[in-house]
Amino acid sequence: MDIPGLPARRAALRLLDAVLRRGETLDQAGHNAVQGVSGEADRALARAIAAEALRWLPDLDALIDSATRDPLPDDAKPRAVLRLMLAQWLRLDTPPHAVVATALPLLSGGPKRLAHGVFATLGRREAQLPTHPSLPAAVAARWGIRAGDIAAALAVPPPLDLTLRDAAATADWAARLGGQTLLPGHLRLPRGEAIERLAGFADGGWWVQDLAASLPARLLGAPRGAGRALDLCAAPGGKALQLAAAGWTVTAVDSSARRLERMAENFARCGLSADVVVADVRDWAPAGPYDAILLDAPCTATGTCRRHPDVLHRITRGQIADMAALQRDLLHRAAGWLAPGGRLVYAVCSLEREEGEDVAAGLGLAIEPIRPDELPVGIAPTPQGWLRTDPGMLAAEGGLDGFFVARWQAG
Ligand SMILES: C[S@@+](CC[C@H](N)C(=O)[O-])C[C@H]1O[C@@H](n2cnc3c(N)ncnc32)[C@H](O)[C@@H]1O
Repeated sequence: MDIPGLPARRAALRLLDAVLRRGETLDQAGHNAVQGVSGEADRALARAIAAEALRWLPDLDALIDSATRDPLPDDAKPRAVLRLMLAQWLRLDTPPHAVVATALPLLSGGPKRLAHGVFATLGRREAQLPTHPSLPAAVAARWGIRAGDIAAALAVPPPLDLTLRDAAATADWAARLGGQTLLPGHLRLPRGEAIERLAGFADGGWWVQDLAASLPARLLGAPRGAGRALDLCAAPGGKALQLAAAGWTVTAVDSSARRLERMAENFARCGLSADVVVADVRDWAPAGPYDAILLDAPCTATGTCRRHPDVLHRITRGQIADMAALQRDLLHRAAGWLAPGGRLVYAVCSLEREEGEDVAAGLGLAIEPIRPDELPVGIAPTPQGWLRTDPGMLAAEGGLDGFFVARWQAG
């Protein structure tokens, strides 16, 4: 018989291993890792322990190394268990005796005594974490001068952003739900609200969408008359919903039938519609041109690091290069499908220049510069007229995801 709480810690250990050794996302690993953990509260605990360990990994390792004579190998099980122990004690406020009771059964023999000794030493020293997480060195090098601000944003849970179906009703929704609005059609609530219980969820008055993620579709504007919009890589549909709500007749293409099912549920809830195509954009082409095209391309998603701290540890240079090659291919195909005068918006939720600025450069269409008045106060376009956001921006308001967005107009 397992002692209470042990299955959750065992699952957290499996999650950490899946991310750090196999390069899986926490979401991908989640399903298998929490098998055998009964109760949603314990499954959520397993995910929270693993996520906090990943968010603070270099700092937890520095503490562990400060209390061992010889550094433990990076992939040694006692190091993994100690990471989980420290994440619980220092981040989740789990009492040390409960941390010890539920972690040591994961080890046996010498490693068990070692982990106990290191944890006890750090306890006697009243070890603390810095005010914000340190980034892995390779990540800090990639993010350059923005790395410090992005790391500071990682210490704070991101807020809950809603996109409203009817932007004209923003004041009404703010009065009903509270929160802060940073653009018409946007509402920001503190995290922790149970989404399904909020007014307006069931009848589709809004959907959850980070403020930065809402900007690409906004930059296509509203159609003059009956406009046709093509949303490439559309599922699960946050941006397609925006386009439909703005009055576009939407064709939504995605290669994942499973993700398109989620999109269909979202459209049904919001009372909106789109033509849906299950296809790989690399070997699909539309029957005719479109007035507006949105390519929200697959990417490394490093801009979502606040919610998905696994991206701090599993994204390699090779993956970034592979993504950039795919994005370039998709973008150049999409550029050929614009009607005269039509607009093309390219977006990725990546903080990597190779997937953003480098892909957008040299497309051969006229850049339609993004204007400051199209963006939340405090966010400015780049000198090229592109948009680059990161989680360290709008810090006082709660931050926003990292995105790159560019816009062009066909002649
Ligand atoms: C960033 S997500 C899109 C998010 C979506 N636009 C939204 O706002 O909810 C990228 C999507 O690209 C899809 N995808 C990846 N490669 C693709 C390809 N070659 N052709 C079509 N869709 C692809 C994935 O299935 C995924 O749904």
